[in-house]
Amino acid sequence: MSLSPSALPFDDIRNLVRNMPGADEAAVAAFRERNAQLTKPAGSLGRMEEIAEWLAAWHGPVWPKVTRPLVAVFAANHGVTVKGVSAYPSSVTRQMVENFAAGGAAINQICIAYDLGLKIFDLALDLPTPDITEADALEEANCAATMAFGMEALAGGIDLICIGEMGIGNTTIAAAVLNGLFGGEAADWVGPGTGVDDAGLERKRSAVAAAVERLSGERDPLEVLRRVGGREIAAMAGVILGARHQKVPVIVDGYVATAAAAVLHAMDSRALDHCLFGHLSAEPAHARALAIMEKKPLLDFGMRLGEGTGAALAAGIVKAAAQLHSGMATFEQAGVSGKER
Ligand SMILES: Cc1cc2ncn([C@H]3O[C@H](COP(=O)(O)O)[C@@H](O)[C@H]3O)c2cc1C
Ligand SMILES: O=C(O)c1cccnc1
Repeated sequence: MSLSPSALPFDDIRNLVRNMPGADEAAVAAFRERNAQLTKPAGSLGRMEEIAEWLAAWHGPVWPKVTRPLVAVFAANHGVTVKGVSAYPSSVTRQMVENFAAGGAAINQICIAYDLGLKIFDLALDLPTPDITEADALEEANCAATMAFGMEALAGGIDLICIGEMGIGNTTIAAAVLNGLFGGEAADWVGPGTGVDDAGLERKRSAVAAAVERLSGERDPLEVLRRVGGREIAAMAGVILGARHQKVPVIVDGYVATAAAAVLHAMDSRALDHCLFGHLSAEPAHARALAIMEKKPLLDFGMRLGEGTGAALAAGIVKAAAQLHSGMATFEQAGVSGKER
């Protein structure tokens, strides 16, 4: 993507959305032909077969393979935390980034268990974006540049990417973005996040209502992102869009990552066809967002952490789906008799 100084930066993003490649139909046809010959009753691997077909559709080769999976975690800070919207202080964002580097966080363990790469992107943690109840989070050029920066996560031949985040206060940011994009009341979109009490929940509701009020009905998805979003949400939206162009299948994590995906969905409902939603977060409004976008999450384990943990767990299943399809013998190869009636 070129960010020429004369063009409006959001125009570059809009062009990328307008020119999204579709699924690889030839790869899907080849996938189906081979899948029909594998040593199992037709359809007996259920959703695993759908997942393998999805991989074939979005990264092309006849036999879906996952050789370089990555979890990308985008970290940012948010001025809205002054409104008391999180159970934890903002300083935890940086402390957790250090914990990721030291290998002590939850996401590190899932990456070890499933052999996934992990990269952490620190998005100006010293410069929290302004409190969205009072001012826009980002300037247009900055928002577009952060989206472009997110695409950096795809460097180095990654062939499956899990999208995660770390940012104290960002369930409030995600709620504001989703409320701005999809409407409804602030209360429809707020939940406990890290575990706020009832008074904290009320502060979150007021903050989201005030932020959305400031939008004065603006529904342009990139404007919603810029005005009531944050850096990690912008970077996650950018990497999801970049992945589409680079033919890298995406696994989206929970509520916060879904808010980033929703920005693209609101621009074009086909924009998430290369994405799988790893899990249903226990954050209550995640189900609402997924229902609006007609997406069916893979796992439902009552998790509500973020960091890409739900996406990374799902990546283990996706890796297994790819291995099943590429590794199984055909009836002919194995000398197993086919169906009689
Ligand atoms: C120790 C710790 C580790 C985390 N890892 C992810 N989050 C998650 O919680 C935050 C969002 O919740 P809220 O909007 O309530 O602040 C994000 O950083 C998210 O990634 C964490 C939160 C904490 C406290
Ligand atoms: O589902 C999520 O993304 C989530 C839920 C709670 C806290 N942080 C993230």
